[in-house]
Amino acid sequence: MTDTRLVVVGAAGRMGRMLVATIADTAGVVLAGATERPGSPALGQDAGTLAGLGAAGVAVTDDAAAALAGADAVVDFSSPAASVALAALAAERGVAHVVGTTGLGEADLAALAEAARRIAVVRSGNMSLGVNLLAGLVRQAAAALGDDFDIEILEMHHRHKVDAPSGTALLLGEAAAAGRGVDLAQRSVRVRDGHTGARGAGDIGFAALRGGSVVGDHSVVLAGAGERLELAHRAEDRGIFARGAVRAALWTRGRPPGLYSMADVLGLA
Ligand SMILES: NC(=O)C1=CN([C@@H]2O[C@H](COP(=O)(O)OP(=O)(O)OC[C@H]3O[C@@H](n4cnc5c(N)ncnc54)[C@H](OP(=O)(O)O)[C@@H]3O)[C@@H](O)[C@H]2O)C=CC1
Ligand SMILES: O=C(O)C1=N[C@H](C(=O)O)C[C@H](O)C1
Repeated sequence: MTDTRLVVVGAAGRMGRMLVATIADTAGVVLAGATERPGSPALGQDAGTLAGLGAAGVAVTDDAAAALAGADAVVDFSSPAASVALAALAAERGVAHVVGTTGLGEADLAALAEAARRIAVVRSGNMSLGVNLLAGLVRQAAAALGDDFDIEILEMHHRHKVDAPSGTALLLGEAAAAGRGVDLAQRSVRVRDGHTGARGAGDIGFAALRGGSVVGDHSVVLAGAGERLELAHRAEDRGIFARGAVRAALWTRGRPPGLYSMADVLGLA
């Protein structure tokens, strides 16, 4: 089989640069394009040079349609608006879409689902192996312990992160809700401030901390009377997300249209 041709969206960003480096380091994939938003100072620069490698021979462009020509998959860690626009373009061009962007609203998710009628879309709030394994453990613990144990999800990220709770915290919340057989939207408490009253039985709480250079820390606390279980993941390097995303892109090759998760890619679903 020929090398899988990948386009990196947001190539000058923290994840974009890590993706370019990971693609250079992975057999069977090749960087076919790199995009940034119109007006970005990165436009015209070599994506490999931006990633701290030698020149890759791929200039960063704001012309996503041109970048997608001949590509097999586009790997996208950018912004909700950019991901939604790209999903429509990828669907039109028959290019698989791997979406790591978080902070997506309901309308954004609906737009991705629409694109997934025509192409393979893999979306996950966290592309690492560890977090996707953790989600299975959280689901199992929530099912085993039941409503007598209060579930709280804590996350901490670097000072530049713009969305909260993190995509990972929401993914873990979904896992907890699935374990309990409830709808997360009905049970989540995302903010507490002032005289909130006592905690509601069955609530799933979230707390978000921001500061420094933290790559991504997540803990799920299941607090019962007299004992507390804590399940945690600490990301030390963005390479774990980039490797997962490239693995997902390879997995889409020849895959029928549909909306997939990292659990599908990793065989954990
Ligand atoms: N699912 C997962 O495993 C992970 C998900 N993420 C998520 O990925 C996203 C990006 O994170 P991170 O790399 O830290 O953020 P950055 O802000 O460093 O990178 C995002 C990049 O996308 C660029 N961008 C914005 N609009 C467009 C556009 N229309 N076309 C092309 N590029 C565009 C930004 O440009 P500019 O800055 O000039 O606006 C920026 O360079 C976030 O939503 C984050 O939560 C992060 C890590 C892991
Ligand atoms: O913005 C980040 O950095 C990260 N975002 C993802 C999230 O929102 O969970 C994944 C990871 O934690 C890093």
